[in-house]
Amino acid sequence: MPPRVSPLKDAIQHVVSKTDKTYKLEVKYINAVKGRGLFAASSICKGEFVVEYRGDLINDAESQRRRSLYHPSCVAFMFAFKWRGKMWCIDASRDDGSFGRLVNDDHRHPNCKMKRIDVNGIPHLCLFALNDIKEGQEITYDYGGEDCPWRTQMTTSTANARSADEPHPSPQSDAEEDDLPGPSSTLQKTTTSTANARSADEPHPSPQSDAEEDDLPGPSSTLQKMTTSTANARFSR
Ligand SMILES: C[S@@+](CC[C@H](N)C(=O)[O-])C[C@H]1O[C@@H](n2cnc3c(N)ncnc32)[C@H](O)[C@@H]1O
Repeated sequence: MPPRVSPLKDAIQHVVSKTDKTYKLEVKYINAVKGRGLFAASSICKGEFVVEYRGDLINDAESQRRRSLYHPSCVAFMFAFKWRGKMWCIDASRDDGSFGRLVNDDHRHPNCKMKRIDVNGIPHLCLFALNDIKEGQEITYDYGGEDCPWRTQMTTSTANARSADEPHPSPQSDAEEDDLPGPSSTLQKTTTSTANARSADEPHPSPQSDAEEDDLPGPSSTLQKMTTSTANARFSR
């Protein structure tokens, strides 16, 4: 078992090392509709960092270019989000063996939530557990938006199987959230309240305000910083 660290530090460590929690997550084939999914191989605690949605960080222009070229099955892996007033995208269409790209949508009872954390000025999308997750449970989050085709299909084919009074996910405050286009051109939710964190081996980075964050150089000039061991992270909730 790795040492217990805060969820944010845990996320930063996995972001920087580009690793997944292979000791507590496993990929399983579900069915022909859903394809594969990510499952808890051991219990996960509420609040815990689960997995990063890893892929290429690209700007909006490049995202549009790729969308026009890609097959829809690849577009489904493009997660668009707003950062520093502009649209960006994590393109996870290439199967690099990472786990985050395999997490499926559940808008009714998601057990994880996508949050943006900035590490050395670079945004990363990470899933954190909304509640305790038992061994064997599928890891899910709410992709957001209204147009996920499988939701419509479920509504028409299995609506009667679900009770009319089934609870909806708790309303999420617009004030605290960006509703962002995500995989499958649906709106994807990340969260935006902030906390500052530092990795164990870094002295004491000064807190960053939104204004300061907007003044930072863009990804093309700061991506190389990701190779350093220090992390100055903003935590979006
Ligand atoms: C980011 S991928 C998730 C991994 C995917 N299941 C796979 O095997 O590659 C998103 C795609 O998974 C499928 N998917 C995700 N959530 C689903 C759900 N709740 N029901 C059916 N299909 C789902 C859809 O095909 C969607 O375009």
